[in-house]
Amino acid sequence: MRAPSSLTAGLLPKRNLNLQANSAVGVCIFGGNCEEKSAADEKLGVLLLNTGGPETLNDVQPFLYNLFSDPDVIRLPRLFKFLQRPLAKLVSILLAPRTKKRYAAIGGGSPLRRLTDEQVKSLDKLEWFTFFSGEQLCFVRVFSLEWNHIFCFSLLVMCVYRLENFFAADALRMALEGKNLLADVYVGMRYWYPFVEEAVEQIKRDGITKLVVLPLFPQFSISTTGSSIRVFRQIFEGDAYLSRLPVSVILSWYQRQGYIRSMADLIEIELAKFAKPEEVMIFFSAHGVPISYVEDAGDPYKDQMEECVYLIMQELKARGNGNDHTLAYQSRVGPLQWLKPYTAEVLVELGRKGVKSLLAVPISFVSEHIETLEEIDIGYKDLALGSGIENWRRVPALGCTPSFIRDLADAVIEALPYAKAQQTWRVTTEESDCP
Ligand SMILES: C=CC1=C(C)c2cc3[nH]c(cc4nc(cc5[nH]c(cc1n2)c(C)c5CCC(=O)O)C(CCC(=O)O)=C4C)c(C)c3C=C
Ligand SMILES: [Fe+2]
Repeated sequence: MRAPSSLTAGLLPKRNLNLQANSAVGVCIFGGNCEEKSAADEKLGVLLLNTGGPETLNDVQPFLYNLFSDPDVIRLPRLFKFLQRPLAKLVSILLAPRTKKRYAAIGGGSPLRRLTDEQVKSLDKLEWFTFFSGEQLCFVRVFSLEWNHIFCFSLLVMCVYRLENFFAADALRMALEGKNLLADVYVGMRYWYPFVEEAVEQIKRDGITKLVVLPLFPQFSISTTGSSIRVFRQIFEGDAYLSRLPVSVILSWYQRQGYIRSMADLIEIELAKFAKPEEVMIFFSAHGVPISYVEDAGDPYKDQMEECVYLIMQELKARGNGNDHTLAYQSRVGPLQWLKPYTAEVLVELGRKGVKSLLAVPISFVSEHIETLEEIDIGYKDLALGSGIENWRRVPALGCTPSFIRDLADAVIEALPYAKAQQTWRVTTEESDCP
C-alpha cells in the first residue's frame, strides 16, 4: 500500500547559526551520544508532520485503512490488539463509498499534500528575496543560476503589483536575515504520501545533523501529533545514525503570539464583510476526538483548544471586537461519544435562538481540507441556513499567510537550542504524554 515518493526539500541560505536560547512551550527532545558540531558542520532539517489525505478517489479506501490501522485512532485494549488490522479493513471498506462521495465533492481528492508543499515553499523562501503579490508570497532567488530570467520576470511582476508590498516583504527578509538560518524542509504524512518513513529516509540520505520536528497541528492530540511522533520515534529506535541525531519536537504551538494574531487577523477580515460585524457570532469549530481520549488517556487536546479560543478572543477584544463566540466539535466518526457540544447541534440551537449572522472558524487545521471544504462549507453551511441563520461566512485556513509562516520559522528557531544530545526522550513541557 505504500510506495516511495519524492520529498520536498528546501533551502535557506546560511551564513552562521547565531541562535539564542528561548523558553519554548511544548518542546520535546531526544537523541543520543552526539558530539557537538560546529556551526559550519551543522546541517539543519525541519520535518513538517501532517495526516496526509487521499489524492484520488481510488486512494480513499487504502487511506482509510492506514488511518484506522493506527492504534492511536482506534484504541483497542491490549488483549484485542490482534483485531486492529481486520477491523481497519472492515471499517475502511464500509466507510469508503460515503467518504469517496465527500472527496468527489471537493474535486476528487484531498488538497492537503499540495497545500503542505506550498507551506514548505513559503518556509523555504523566508530568506529569499521576497515580495507579496496579492495574498501570496512571491520570491526570487538571489544569486542563483537562473538569475537573469528570474530577475527580469520579478521586475515585470513588481511593476504590476503594488510596490509598498515589496518593501513590507523586504523588511521581513531583512528581519530574517538577522537570524541567518539554513534548513532543508521535509514533509512527513502519517497516512498517505509522502509518509513519515520516507521523509526520515531522505533526512538520512541528506546527512542532516540537527532536526526540528514541527507537526502542523496547533494543539496536541494523541490522535494527531501523538501518533506521528510515536511512529517517528519507532523509526529512530535501533538506527545508528538516527539515534545520534539531536532532535527537537514542537508538541504544540497554539499559544504563540504570531499564530494567535494571524488567526485574529483572518477573523477580523471576514467580520468586516458582514453588514453588521458587531452582531456576528464567532463560531469556532474544532475537530473532535472521542471523550475517552481526554477523560481516560489524558489527551490535553480539549484544554488546549479551549485555551486557544480564549487567547484568540482576548486578542480580538484587545482590538475592540466585542463579538459573542462559541466552541463546538465536528467530524465525529463511529458510535462512541466524542467531545461535546457537536457542531451540528449547536448550529441548529443558535438558529433556533435567533442568531442571524455567523462566522465559522475552523480551529484545528492550518490548511484547507475535506473538513473545511466539504463538511463546513457544504454540510454545516446548509444546516445553518436551514436553521434560520441568514448570513454565513467562513474564515479560510491560515495556509501560507505570511505572518503565520514567519511565526512557524520563529518556532523552529526557538526550538533549536533544545535539540541537545539525550540518551532517551525528555519532555520539557507541561505535557507528560510525549510518546
Ligand atoms: C486536529 C485534527 C484532527 C484530529 C484531532 C483528528 C482525529 C480523528 N480523525 C478521525 C477520522 C478521520 N480523519 C480523517 C481525515 C483527516 N483528519 C484530519 C485531522 C484530524 N483528525 C485531517 C487533516 C484529515 C485529512 C483530510 C483530508 O483532506 O484528506 C478521515 C477521512 C476523511 C473524513 O471522513 O473526514 C477520517 C475518517 C478519527 C477517528 C479521529 C480521532 C480518533
Ligand atoms: Fe481525522
